[in-house]
Amino acid sequence: MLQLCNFINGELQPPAAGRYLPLLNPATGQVFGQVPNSDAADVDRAVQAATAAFPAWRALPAEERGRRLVRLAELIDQNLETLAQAESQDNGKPLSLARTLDIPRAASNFAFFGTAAQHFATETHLQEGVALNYTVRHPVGVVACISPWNLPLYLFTWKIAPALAAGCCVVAKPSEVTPYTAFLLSELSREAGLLAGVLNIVHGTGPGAGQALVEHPGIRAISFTGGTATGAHIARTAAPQFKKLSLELGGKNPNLIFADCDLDAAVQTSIRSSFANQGQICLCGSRIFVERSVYEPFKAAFLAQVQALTVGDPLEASTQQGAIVSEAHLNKILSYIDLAHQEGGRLLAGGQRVQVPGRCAEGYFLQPTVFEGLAPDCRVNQEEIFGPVVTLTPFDHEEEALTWANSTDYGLSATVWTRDLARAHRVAHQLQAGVVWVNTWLHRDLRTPFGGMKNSGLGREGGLEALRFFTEAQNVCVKL
Ligand SMILES: NC(=O)C1=CN([C@@H]2O[C@H](COP(=O)(O)OP(=O)(O)OC[C@H]3O[C@@H](n4cnc5c(N)ncnc54)[C@H](O)[C@@H]3O)[C@@H](O)[C@H]2O)C=CC1
Ligand SMILES: O=C(O)/C=C/C=C(\O)C(=O)O
Repeated sequence: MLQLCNFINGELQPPAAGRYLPLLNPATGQVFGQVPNSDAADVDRAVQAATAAFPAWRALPAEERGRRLVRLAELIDQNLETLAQAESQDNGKPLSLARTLDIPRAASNFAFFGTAAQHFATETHLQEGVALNYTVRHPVGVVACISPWNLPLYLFTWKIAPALAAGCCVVAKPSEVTPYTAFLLSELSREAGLLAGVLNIVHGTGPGAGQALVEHPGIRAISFTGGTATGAHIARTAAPQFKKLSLELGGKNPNLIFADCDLDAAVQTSIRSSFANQGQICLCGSRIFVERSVYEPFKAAFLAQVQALTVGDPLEASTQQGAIVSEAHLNKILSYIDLAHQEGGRLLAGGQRVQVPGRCAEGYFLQPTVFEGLAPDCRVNQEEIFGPVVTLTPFDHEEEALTWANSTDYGLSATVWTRDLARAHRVAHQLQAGVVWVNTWLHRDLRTPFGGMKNSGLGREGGLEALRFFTEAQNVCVKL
C-alpha cells in the first residue's frame, strides 16, 4: 500500500510518532494508502530545517532562485500524467480536468513566479537636494503555506512559488484529504535543485500539524486557503504573535445575467461556473440572477445542458462530473439540498446521489442540482455549500440584482453578463467582490490581485501582491 512521507530538510521522513491517516479514493470509496498524521515535533523539525536554510536561500540572486523554480515548472510538465492520475485518485475529479487545469496551472505557478521575482522592483522617494528614501524588501523569513483539498496541487503551489521566489523558506501543509500530489512534489523539488530545508512539506490534520504550524514562533507569515471558520480561527491564533496573514476564504458568488447579453455564451459558461470540479471551487457562481425578460429562455437552455452533463468514473474520457471529495462533504451538500426543499425551493434538476456502476459503485457522486423559487436571504442563498448546487432567481432591474448580489457576508468573486459596456463597468464597481468577471469566468492572469472582500478573506494573492506579502518593506533614508 502507498505510504506517503513528510519532506523535511531535503529528506523523505516518516512522522516522528509513527501515526498515519488513511488515504481514500472518493470515486471508489476504497483506501489506497496512508498519509503521515504529523504532530508538533515534526512541525518543529521542519521549521528548524527551514530556519537553517534561510540565510543561503535569501542570499542567492533572485535570478538563480527563479531558475530553480522554472526548472521545477518543467519537471511538473514532464510528470503531468503521473501527477494528474494522482490528483484524480485523491480528489475524485475527472482525470481530464486534472490534466488540463490542475497540473498545468501548478507548472504555471512556478514558471510565473520564477520570472516575476526578477521584475520585482522597489520604490524610491526623492526630496530634491534634501534626502533620498529607498525601499528595501527583505524576505520575511520562514513562512507557512496551508492549502485545501479542492484544487490540491494548483493551490499548494500558488502559495509556495511566490514565497520561494521572494527568498522565504517554506513549511507547507497540504490538506490531509488530498496530500498525494504534494508528496510527489517533494521529489521534484529536490531534482529542481532547491537546497535542503528550503521547502518542507509536513502532512497531517488541521487541528494537529496545521495548528502546530500556525502556533510555531519560528513562522513569520501564514498564507492560508480554506473555509472561513478555519481562517477566523487561524487569525485568532496568529494575532498575538503579529504574524503576517493572507487568508483566501469562502465565497457565495453571484452571476448576474442581463437581457442584452450573448445568452448562449452566458448559458455555456454558467454551466462551467456552476459545476466545474463538482462546484468545489471557491469562485464557482452558486447564485444565478437572471433579468426577468430572459429568465425562461435562460432556464430552459441551462437545464437542458445540466441534464446532459455526464456524472461518472473520473477516469472515463466522457466524464464531466466526478466524485465529491469525501462522504462527509457529500453529506454536507445533501443537507443543503434538504434545506432548500424546507425553505420552499422548487427542484429543477438533480438533487440525488448517483450510483455509478462497476469500480465506482461505492463512490460519492451527486447529480448537478438546480433550484428556483428561493428567497435571496434564505440560508441556501447565503451560506457556502461548496458543491454542485445552484439557485436561479429572476430580477427586474439593475439595483435589485446588485442588492441581492451584495447581500451575503462573502465577497470573493462575481460574474456579469451584458453587452452594455457602461453597465458592465458601473455594475462591476458596485459589486462587493475582490474579482469581477465580465462575459467570462475563471479567466486568470497570474499578474492580477486575487482575493476576497468581507468574510472571503484578507489580503491579495497573485503577481506583485504575493511578492509584497512574502517580503517586509524597509525604508532607508539618505541625507543628500
Ligand atoms: N475557499 C476555499 O477555497 C475552500 C473552502 N472550503 C470550505 O470550507 C468548508 C470546510 O472544509 P475543510 O476541508 O474542513 O476546510 P478547512 O478550512 O478546514 O481546511 C483547509 C486547510 O486548513 C487546514 N486546517 C484546518 N484547521 C486548521 C487549523 N486549526 N490550523 C491550521 N490549519 C488548519 C486543513 O488541514 C487544510 O489543510 C468546506 O465545506 C467549504 O465550504 C473548503 C476548502 C477550500
Ligand atoms: O487562483 C485561482 O485561479 C483560483 C483559486 C481558487 C481557489 O482559491 C479555491 O477554489 O479555493
